[in-house]
Amino acid sequence: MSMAAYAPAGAQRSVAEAADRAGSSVSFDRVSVAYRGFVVMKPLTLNVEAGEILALIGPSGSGKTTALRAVAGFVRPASGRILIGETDVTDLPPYERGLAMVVQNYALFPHMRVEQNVAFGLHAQGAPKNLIADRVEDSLRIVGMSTYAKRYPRELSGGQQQRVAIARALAVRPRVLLLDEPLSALDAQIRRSMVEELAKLHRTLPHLTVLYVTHDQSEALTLADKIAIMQDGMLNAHGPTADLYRRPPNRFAAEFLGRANILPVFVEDNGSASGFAKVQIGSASVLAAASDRPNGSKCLLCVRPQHLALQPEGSDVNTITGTLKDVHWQGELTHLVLDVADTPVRVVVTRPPVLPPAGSAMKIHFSPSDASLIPEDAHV
Ligand SMILES: Nc1ncnc2c1ncn2[C@@H]1O[C@H](COP(=O)(O)OP(=O)(O)OP(=O)(O)O)[C@@H](O)[C@H]1O
Repeated sequence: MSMAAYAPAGAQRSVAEAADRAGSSVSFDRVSVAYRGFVVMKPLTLNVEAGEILALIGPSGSGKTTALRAVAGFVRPASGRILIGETDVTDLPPYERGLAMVVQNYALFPHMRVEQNVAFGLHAQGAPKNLIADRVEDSLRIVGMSTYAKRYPRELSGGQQQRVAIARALAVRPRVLLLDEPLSALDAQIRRSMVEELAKLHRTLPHLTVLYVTHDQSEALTLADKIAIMQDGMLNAHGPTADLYRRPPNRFAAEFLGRANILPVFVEDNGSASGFAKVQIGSASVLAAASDRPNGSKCLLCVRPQHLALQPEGSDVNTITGTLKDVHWQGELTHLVLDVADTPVRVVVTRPPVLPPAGSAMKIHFSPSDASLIPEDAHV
């Protein structure tokens, strides 16, 4: 099934009338899922606020789609409850949950014109003709497809078909929109522009709660208010997008959200008094964001490649020294790989100066607020 939640004709608790936006939060309360007795999602507790875009990210098989299917009502939790707004929907069928779902392969009805596709769910609900016409027009306008109303899906590009699939989902006025890798069948360039369009769409519909499953961290970073990272059927990390990116709680989260330099350090002072921790990397002492790592312990310092900069001559503020190993020019960006106390460190710069030969010592620095301390082990 490509899109969930078309209420059958006559369904009284109609999806389309679920206009109480305060009721569009989604709560997982210790929800676990098992397939044939095998637990694939361990008890998950997670709240998605009304109007929020939550990206669920994680490696293949980590349980992202399972979490979404549990909300949609396609899979019954082995334990726990799911709430949409104040309503416990755990035992409700999909069409009574007030949501719509869009998956990767659009799955428009090939024999129907765009406008008929978009109207499909409303017809199924037995909505009056004039309401259907208004909703179809409105939904197609929101996704920028008004001029394609009379076309058949085969006459549209992949990106256009996916926009129609989204319009079809929006036409039933869901409280919650579930998107399962909606862009992954599209090529990279269209994907980038569709991500921006989805962000725009959410600005048009700020009350719509969106759960967005992707394995693409850049889509998640661009779109989501908050990110939940799944690992092996468990929630590894959850938080506001920028916070999670700048201050990941563990190595897995740090590396899943983008490139990260992870350096073993010794905590001289965790900064509980000053706000900045003081740590030792090799023989250098540098500052990072304060942390609850105990003084005298070992841990890891995490800093993104673009937050490292080449130290200007004569300055020594928050500096570490490394040996230049490699330079990779990538057009817009240049990646420098250094060895710092036996750990490879990547520095990304837009305009590299004239660089010394490989093997030369180079000084790099970072702002303490761009560096965080994380535990040595992989989990929180
Ligand atoms: N219908 C099913 N029957 C049995 N096992 C299933 C079923 N659907 C999923 N699984 C298993 O549940 C686990 C989680 O799958 P899920 O599809 O939620 O992962 P995912 O994070 O969405 O992965 P992907 O990014 O590859 O889509 C996997 O180990 C998968 O093999």
